[in-house]
Amino acid sequence: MQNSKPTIIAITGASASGKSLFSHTIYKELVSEIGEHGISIIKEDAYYREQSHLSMEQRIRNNYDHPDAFEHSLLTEHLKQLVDKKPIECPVYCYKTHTRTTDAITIKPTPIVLVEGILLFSNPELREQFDIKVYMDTPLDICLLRRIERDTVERERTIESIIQQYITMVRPMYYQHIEPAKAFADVVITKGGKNRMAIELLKAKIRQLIIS
Ligand SMILES: Nc1ncnc2c1ncn2[C@@H]1O[C@H](COP(=O)(O)OP(=O)(O)O)[C@@H](O)[C@H]1O
Ligand SMILES: Nc1ccn([C@@H]2O[C@H](COP(=O)(O)O)[C@@H](O)[C@H]2O)c(=O)n1
Repeated sequence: MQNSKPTIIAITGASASGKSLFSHTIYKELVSEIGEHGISIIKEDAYYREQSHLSMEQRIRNNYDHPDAFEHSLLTEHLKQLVDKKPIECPVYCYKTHTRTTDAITIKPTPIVLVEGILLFSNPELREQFDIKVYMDTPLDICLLRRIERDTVERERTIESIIQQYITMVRPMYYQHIEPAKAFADVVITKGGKNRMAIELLKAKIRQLIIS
């Protein structure tokens, strides 16, 4: 596969549907077989817009579940660079300050690139970059319970703020922009980020791509 075009695999679905767990499990298990030069992983969240010019009140009020919250043009550009076998400087996002940090992570081109995020299929030019499109179809009530657990612990949010954001933005944007994008998926995965059969099937496909 050394001389062929890298394969870009998108994993999308609702917030807390298990995208991150699913893609990191595949990454971790394959990186031990094929090494870091074989596979890389990118989060769409890293491409949330830079907001250091806004006050904290303005940042908190922002709708992070609308496609405009992301700099999809930069993510598209970066994926094209990786396909051209050039390294990228991936931004680093902070959920506490609601903006990018001053750091960046260098990601070298690899034959397999996993990309995970909620709105990967919302932008036609970005969508075109993906060779395999996966949708995590986890029931929304389960996503909400997992989001509450995760965001109170990992993102330092209060229950009140999670509920308010969920009712006003997360849920409506899911029905407007995320759920309809399931139609673009090649593969739809049930049972969330621990679906072992789905993990093994995708790993098998990736191994086949690597040796072909
Ligand atoms: N099948 C599952 N069973 C139990 N917990 C899960 C499962 N899938 C995901 N989780 C947990 O739910 C939370 C949200 O999952 P995550 O992968 O971060 O979702 P996403 O990346 O889609 O926002 C995490 O704490 C994760 O460990
Ligand atoms: N400053 C921010 C940025 C994003 N969010 C929420 O994150 C969700 C997307 O990330 P997942 O890991 O859950 O897929 C999205 O639903 C945003 O509401 C946020 O709360 N604050």
